[in-house]
Amino acid sequence: MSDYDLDPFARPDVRCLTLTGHVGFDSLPEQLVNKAMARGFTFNILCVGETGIGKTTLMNTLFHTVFETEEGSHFESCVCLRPRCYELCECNVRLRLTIVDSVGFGDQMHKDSRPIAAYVEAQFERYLEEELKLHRCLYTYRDTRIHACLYFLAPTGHSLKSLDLVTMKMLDRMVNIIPVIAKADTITKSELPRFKSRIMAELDRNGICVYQFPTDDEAVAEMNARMNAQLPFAVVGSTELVRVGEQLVRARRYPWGAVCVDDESHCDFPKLRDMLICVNMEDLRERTHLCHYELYRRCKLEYLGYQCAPAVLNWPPSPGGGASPEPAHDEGPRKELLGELRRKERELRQVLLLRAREKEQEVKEKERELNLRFEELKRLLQEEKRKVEEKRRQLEEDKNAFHHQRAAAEALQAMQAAQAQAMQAMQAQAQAMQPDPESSSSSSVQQFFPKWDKERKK
Ligand SMILES: Nc1nc2c(ncn2[C@@H]2O[C@H](COP(=O)(O)OP(=O)(O)OP(=O)(O)O)[C@@H](O)[C@H]2O)c(=O)[nH]1
Repeated sequence: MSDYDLDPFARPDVRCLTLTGHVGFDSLPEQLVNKAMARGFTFNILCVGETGIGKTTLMNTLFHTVFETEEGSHFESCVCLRPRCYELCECNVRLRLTIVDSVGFGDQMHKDSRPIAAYVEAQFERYLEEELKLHRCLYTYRDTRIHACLYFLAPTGHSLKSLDLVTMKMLDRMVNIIPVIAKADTITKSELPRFKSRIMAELDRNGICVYQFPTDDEAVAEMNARMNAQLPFAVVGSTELVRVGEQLVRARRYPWGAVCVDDESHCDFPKLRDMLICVNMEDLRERTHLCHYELYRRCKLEYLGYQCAPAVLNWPPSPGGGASPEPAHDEGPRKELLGELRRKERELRQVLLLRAREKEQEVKEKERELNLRFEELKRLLQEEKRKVEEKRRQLEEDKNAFHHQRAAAEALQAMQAAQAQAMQAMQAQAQAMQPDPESSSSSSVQQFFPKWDKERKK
């Protein structure tokens, strides 16, 4: 990179003029700030560390809030990356924060760090896909690329685990790794410097590059350099408010005292917060885009067959070499590669189209089956309804017949009763009319049938 890349105004063909009055472009930074404020900012943190090492607590402590999360289990079937998105606002600055947790990592069963690398890569791939689209919407695109990876080291006081070394080695070209010693209140103050230097030496020996706070900006160079020398930060997390003297402070309480998380003499948490959020957040975002993503993009495009022609690499022409805007490069290979890319894109589209059609067909088939089933059920229901109706009608008829029979039986009974009563009355009357056997019969016979009586006596 030449000096002119860093400062194009230093080129000899650029003339410096003195203004004779106010123009107004000094408001450009303000315009930028206003625009950025309206748009909001995105920051994505990946937390890597074994279950229960204090990731959630540290995130809560860092952002002074309580993020709702699920507690991880030691018995997950695999390592999975769980992103959670939050909207935060501080003094009108909106921050879209994503915290990605590596659930199940480092447990007895899972010594595999590939899912973590795959997740980081997938976010780059997503961004690249958006960039390569004909109609891209990068302005509204939700960037999910990881800007900082907080790597939680167990406070063993010994050397690093091989899993940590392998994982960090795998990730160091993909993300900005910031190693932290978790639960630093469980390690003594005298042990800590030795532990820190052992960790850094091991990282160095294994060629692992962790994020270095930048020292090219004069305003923060000195502070960043000092902080680089104190890596990895030994942090303690807590959101519990404890009364220490006159003040309520965030601390972890013990029978012999309290560890105040915001006190630099107790732990490195304030240093981590300042370095990660207050001073270097923008650098982390920038480095992610300009270094890690750029590397991924280059490798991916090279893999797809896209290569820079040598003449393109020489562009822009060297200073003093004329102001010709036309680069002297051969367009042939570029066109060829572009053609190849377009061909691949077309193929991919075809595959996607086919898959979409297959899926559509499957959905239609399912819909048809469901409709058939529905019709069948409807038919069965109607059949059942008809049967019930038939039974109800039959029952109604039986009921009516029964009522008729009962009424007839009652009438018959009444008639019989009346007849019996009449019979009784007649018998009673007959008895009442009967005389005593001799006199009465003859007198009555004489009275009523004199002739016949005469005859009978003869
Ligand atoms: N001593 C000590 N304990 C801590 C510290 N930070 C968290 N803890 C405790 O460690 C336990 C686990 O903390 P979490 O923050 O849930 O750990 P994690 O890594 O998020 O765990 P998972 O979400 O289940 O994977 C809790 O009981 C915390 O109170 C710390 O700095 N020091």
